[in-house]
Amino acid sequence: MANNLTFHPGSVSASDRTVLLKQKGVTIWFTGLSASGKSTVACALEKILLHQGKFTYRLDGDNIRLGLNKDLAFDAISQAENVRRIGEVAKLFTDACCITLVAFISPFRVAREAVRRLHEAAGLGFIEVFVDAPLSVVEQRDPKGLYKKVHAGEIQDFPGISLPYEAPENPQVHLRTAECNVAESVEAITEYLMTHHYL
Ligand SMILES: Nc1ncnc2c1ncn2[C@@H]1O[C@H](COP(=O)(O)OS(=O)(=O)O)[C@@H](OP(=O)(O)O)[C@H]1O
Ligand SMILES: Nc1ncnc2c1ncn2[C@@H]1O[C@H](COP(=O)(O)OP(=O)(O)O)[C@@H](O)[C@H]1O
Repeated sequence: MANNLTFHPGSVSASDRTVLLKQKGVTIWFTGLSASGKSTVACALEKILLHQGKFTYRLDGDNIRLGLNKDLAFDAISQAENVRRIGEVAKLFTDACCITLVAFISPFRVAREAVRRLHEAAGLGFIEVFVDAPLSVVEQRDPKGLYKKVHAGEIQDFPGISLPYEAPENPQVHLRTAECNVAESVEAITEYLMTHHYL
């Protein structure tokens, strides 16, 4: 086999796959309050990576909450299960050498840390990106009118208001989206990826 690859019967190792596809997978996990900018930044990053010819895919509410996890509600137990399942899916994408962009509120530290351990146990990269904006700012943005509904009592179990949002203590990348624009946020992440040899 070319490229110094050693194929063992029955399976392809993660390192062989990385060499063949010329790309190391990594999960980039965006966490933050609703309207903090997770989807906006993840979409912008996805476009840049695709233009660089990278294999990337974004997991967010549209393709997970409406499909795989459509049986889940928003109470604390469901939000933790949501994150557990997304973590398993992200691990598979990343094992397949994808730069996997994951954008969910994911409010509980222990659930996010479990996903990190899941990746690390499999020798896979996991980058936590804290998309940080004060409650006063996200309530002002309110692009989907959700905060308005929360205050009107139409939505319960909302992280940051009626459920805790547990901010990361040691995120690999900390974006303050009330102070920096989308391009600056994307640059901070790509710089981290380059420094750590993912790009
Ligand atoms: N009660 C309640 N709590 C939280 N979120 C709610 C709720 N009701 C609806 N939504 C909408 O669902 C999106 C959050 O889903 P997530 O899967 O990201 O949340 S979580 O990780 O399970 O906490 C969230 O998306 P974003 O605003 O993009 O973060 C909301 O649009
Ligand atoms: N610096 C910024 N970074 C990201 N989004 C921003 C920024 N400034 C304003 N916004 C706006 O805030 C909103 C964030 O919404 P969204 O990306 O859907 O958040 P989330 O996915 O965290 O719920 C969008 O309307 C976006 O245009």
